[in-house]
Amino acid sequence: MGSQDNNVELSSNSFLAYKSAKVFVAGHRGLVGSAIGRKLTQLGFTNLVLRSHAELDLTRQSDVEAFFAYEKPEFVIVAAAKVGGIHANNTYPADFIAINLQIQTNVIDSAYRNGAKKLLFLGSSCIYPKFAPQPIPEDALLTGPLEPTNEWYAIAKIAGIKMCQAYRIQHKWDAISGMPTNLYGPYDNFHPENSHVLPALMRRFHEAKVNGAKEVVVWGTGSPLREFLHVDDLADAVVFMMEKYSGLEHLNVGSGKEVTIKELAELMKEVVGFEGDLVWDSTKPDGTPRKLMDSSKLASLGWTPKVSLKDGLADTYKWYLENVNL
Ligand SMILES: NC(=O)C1=CN([C@@H]2O[C@H](COP(=O)(O)OP(=O)(O)OC[C@H]3O[C@@H](n4cnc5c(N)ncnc54)[C@H](OP(=O)(O)O)[C@@H]3O)[C@@H](O)[C@H]2O)C=CC1
Ligand SMILES: C[C@H]1O[C@H](OP(=O)(O)OP(=O)(O)OC[C@H]2O[C@@H](n3cnc4c(=O)[nH]c(N)nc43)[C@H](O)[C@@H]2O)[C@@H](O)[C@@H](O)C1=O
Repeated sequence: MGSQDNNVELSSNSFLAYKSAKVFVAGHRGLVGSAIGRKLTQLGFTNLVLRSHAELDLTRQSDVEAFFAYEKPEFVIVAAAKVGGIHANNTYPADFIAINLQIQTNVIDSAYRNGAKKLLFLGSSCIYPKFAPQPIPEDALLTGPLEPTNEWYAIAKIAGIKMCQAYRIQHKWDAISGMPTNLYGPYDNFHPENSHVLPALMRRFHEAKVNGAKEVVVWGTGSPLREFLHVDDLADAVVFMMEKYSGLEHLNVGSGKEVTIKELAELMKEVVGFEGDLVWDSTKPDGTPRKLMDSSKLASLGWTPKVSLKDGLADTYKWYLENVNL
């Protein structure tokens, strides 16, 4: 990785050796931030700095500056963002571009100005061109047009990667980026329209089972392929990158396994125990046809995922029954 040459002198900060360090996990109540919080707590980190959205709105520059000046976190993980599935991305393009640019710009700049040792920014596999080569290598970035349903969010995420790179180059500051594939797990967003496919189907199948419905509507044609990763695997990868990676280039984080939406729906039906039929609503968009990432760079550093989709779905449904469907 030629780009690493630029950063050799930046890789001296151990993360795991310093469990009393102040670590700011932005977005700690969300799917990803909560998993990172659980992982860091399990590992023995004792000084997590956390603020809910109500306590600190990360789109407000002066509030973010005041927070960083006061807390001066040593490590920063950016898991706060405006996030949603295909419908939300398509319906609220202004929110997806503006809120994400604001949050990430404020957090990255303030972290740098207030002496953080290292920052990890999270993007998403939607940064790649709609028709990127499969599996998608990191260097496919900016080689073609984006998927229209999420280009606004993707542009913000690409700006986040580039901002980390620019601060590395100009300020010799250890900012890195990870690009996760589609995620799922505890504390996901189960909204009927604005969520991602996996929590949306879990809720829809569950409600259909409980209500004795004969059929469940699933969006699109069922043919798109998606790669899913359990959020606990992502949290493990985040800690791994904080410890082991200090490079200019963003790193893909995936499971390496893809399923069609039809296969996902069939698996969900089985896990939830719904016995009716699936009906496909082809008026809804399919989005990108396929986005399997090439995560071999992260694998070559020594990280591998552990949770299978079937086990992950069963665990998440158990969590849903205990926590959401009260
Ligand atoms: N979910 C997925 O499939 C994927 C997620 N990612 C990335 O992972 C990161 C986290 O996503 P995920 O956990 O799924 O999202 P969630 O929506 O579950 O969590 C996002 C968190 O950010 C907080 N937040 C949003 N806006 C603000 C704000 N203005 N000020 C302060 N906090 C705010 C939210 O708080 P509140 O809810 O109170 O607004 C929430 O706690 C994002 O960068 C996303 O791009 C990447 C690939 C896939
Ligand atoms: C993580 C990723 O997430 C988004 O991209 P996406 O992968 O297209 O997201 P999705 O989970 O919403 O849909 C996946 C597929 O599933 C189909 N589908 C069927 N039935 C439902 C359904 O009920 N809800 C949803 N949401 N989708 C459904 C849907 O039609 C599509 O074919 C972007 O926000 C992007 O920005 C991003 O980063």
